[in-house]
Amino acid sequence: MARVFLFVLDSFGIGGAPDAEAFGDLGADTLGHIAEFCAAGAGGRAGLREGPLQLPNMSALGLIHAARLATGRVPAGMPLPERVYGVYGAATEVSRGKDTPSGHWEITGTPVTFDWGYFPAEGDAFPPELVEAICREGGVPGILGNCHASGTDIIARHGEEHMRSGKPICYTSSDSVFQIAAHEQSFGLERLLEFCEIVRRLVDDYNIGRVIARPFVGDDPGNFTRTGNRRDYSVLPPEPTILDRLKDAGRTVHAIGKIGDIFAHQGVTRLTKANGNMALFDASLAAVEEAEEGDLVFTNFVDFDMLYGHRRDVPGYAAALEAFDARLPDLDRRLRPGDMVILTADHGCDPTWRGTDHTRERVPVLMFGPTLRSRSFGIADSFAHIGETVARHLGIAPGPHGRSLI
Ligand SMILES: O=P(O)(O)O[C@H]1O[C@H](CO)[C@@H](O)[C@H]1O
Ligand SMILES: [Mn+2]
Ligand SMILES: [Mn+2]
Repeated sequence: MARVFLFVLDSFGIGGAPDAEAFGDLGADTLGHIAEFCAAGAGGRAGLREGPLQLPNMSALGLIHAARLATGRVPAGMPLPERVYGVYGAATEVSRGKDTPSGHWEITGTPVTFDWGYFPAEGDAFPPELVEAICREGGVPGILGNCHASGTDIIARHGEEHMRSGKPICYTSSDSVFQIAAHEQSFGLERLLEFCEIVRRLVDDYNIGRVIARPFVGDDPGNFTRTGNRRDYSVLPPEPTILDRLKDAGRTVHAIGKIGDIFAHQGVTRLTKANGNMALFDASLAAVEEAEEGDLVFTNFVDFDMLYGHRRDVPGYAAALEAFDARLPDLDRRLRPGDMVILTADHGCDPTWRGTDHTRERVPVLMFGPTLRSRSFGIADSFAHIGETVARHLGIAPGPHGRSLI
């Protein structure tokens, strides 16, 4: 028997997606551009970090080699290690969206081959009949926002009016999302979550992937802050994922962080929430102690994306990568024979790119464990192969969309 620890570094792309141009993302490269900025002295911030990007542990697991496979280039200032200890490669997404559910579902063996609904970037984002239904059924006097926006900008812009008027701040992005920001005290957290459930039902007709509650606190634009009480209301994955397949086989599926929400809780048997990458890492280490043979521990590290990628914060992203990398030896020490760790990502979010949206990129796939022999599998032509690698390692029947990489 064996155990698998599947860690998604949310948005940690490595460039090179063959279809990037169709997304307006030709040349986007989250790792490559962070490394380039750091090597050029533009990735530092006083008191946070300085100098070239240093990821010695992920490099030893094949990260730099995977990046070279993805783009043909070695990230600036990051030496290629002489020895690699992991099974490594890059993976190309086949799903039609570059959003979080598409990426995660494909990683678990289920690519998204249909088109999501999206709201337009020009003019009002939401159709008037939808706004009218939301106000009527949700009992609010109107909405603010009604546009594509960055979540932190829009609460700075509309937060005070929201607190005065009771109108929730509704916005979207190039993803298939309806996001709702509201103040935890003046609007109320419970009320926001109930409101999101109403909106979830109403946007089903528009084929929208997620409604996201974005609660915040503070009393003026200078100190409005989003809290860890974010909640995502996703539609169900289109087919059973490896989570369902493992659950059906009687295994425990530990979902840590956003994973439960991303899968609309399908196939999840144990849920752990934690706020921030380091707390998520702590929770994952606790699961290493608890998980039994045959189990999957599945963690999403959201800070890379939410706090640094979308905010286009290169020093922040670099520091978060370095902090994550520094925790890997502790994880490695706790592994048992037969354990396999997989580090990967769901899409890119290049912090040097125009706008604030995700970027279409390939992702790294770094696999390691006490009994895994080092080698490269090259470029996998779907994230679904990752899920089938998990299935094979845990000894469950193969699925239809991929094949094991080891
Ligand atoms: O700018 P914020 O609110 O972080 O929004 C981002 O978060 C959403 C979900 O990941 C993305 O679609 C993007 O719009
Ligand atoms: Mn994501
Ligand atoms: Mn995101």
